[in-house]
Amino acid sequence: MLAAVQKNATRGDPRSVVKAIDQFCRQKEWAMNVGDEKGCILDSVVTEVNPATVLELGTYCGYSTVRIASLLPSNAKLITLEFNPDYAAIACQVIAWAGLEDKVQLVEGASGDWIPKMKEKFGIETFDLVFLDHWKDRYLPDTKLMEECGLLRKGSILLADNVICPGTPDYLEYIRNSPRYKSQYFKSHLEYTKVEDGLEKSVFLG
Ligand SMILES: O=C(NC/C=C/[C@H]1O[C@@H](Sc2ccncc2)[C@H](O)[C@@H]1O)c1cc([N+](=O)[O-])cc(O)c1O
Ligand SMILES: [Mg+2]
Repeated sequence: MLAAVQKNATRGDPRSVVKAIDQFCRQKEWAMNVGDEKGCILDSVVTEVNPATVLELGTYCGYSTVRIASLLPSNAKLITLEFNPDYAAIACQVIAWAGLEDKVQLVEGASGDWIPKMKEKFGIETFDLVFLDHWKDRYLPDTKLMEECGLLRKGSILLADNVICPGTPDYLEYIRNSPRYKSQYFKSHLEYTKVEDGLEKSVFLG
């Protein structure tokens, strides 16, 4: 995938990086990027929220990191957490090829360890937008952890990938029944397939 980006995308042009990855995943080898269809929904939410601070859980190869960072205002900050050092190394190069390294802080480690350190390590008060796309059984515990750490403010947006496939039943049940969130489901398809999947957008009500 990285070779495809370096071969087919233009340095400093995020859209060409996104296009190169989507082409690679459609023509050569499926990969678990959020993809072009759900990616358009992600883009519209990022544009609507126009966030100054963004947290991404699950960088993988940096596809959604590039999509999000390319839409951020100049002073905005995107922190992305990745557990697997091999993925982190690839993502770092993909983000650099897109010319977005100044907007992105890629942190290697587990969300559960880093979420409690966000304030002290990165001077973050609260996140305007959180994109959840990591281990599906971590969505709920990490959401509760963000609440406990005071990282969400009235109006913070959580956007969760794969709420249908592979599915995050405990997270959906919690977020849709909690009086502290207002949720909306964006029906779509699993990246590069015809299988149903979707994004759940939830506003924290404080
Ligand atoms: O499993 C999926 N995603 C898990 C993603 C996990 C990513 O996040 C970290 S884990 C971590 C842990 C803690 N903190 C940070 C990162 C992994 O190293 C990986 O980079 C998935 C699967 C399918 N699918 O069709 O099977 C489709 C998708 O869109 C998916 O996102
Ligand atoms: Mg996903």
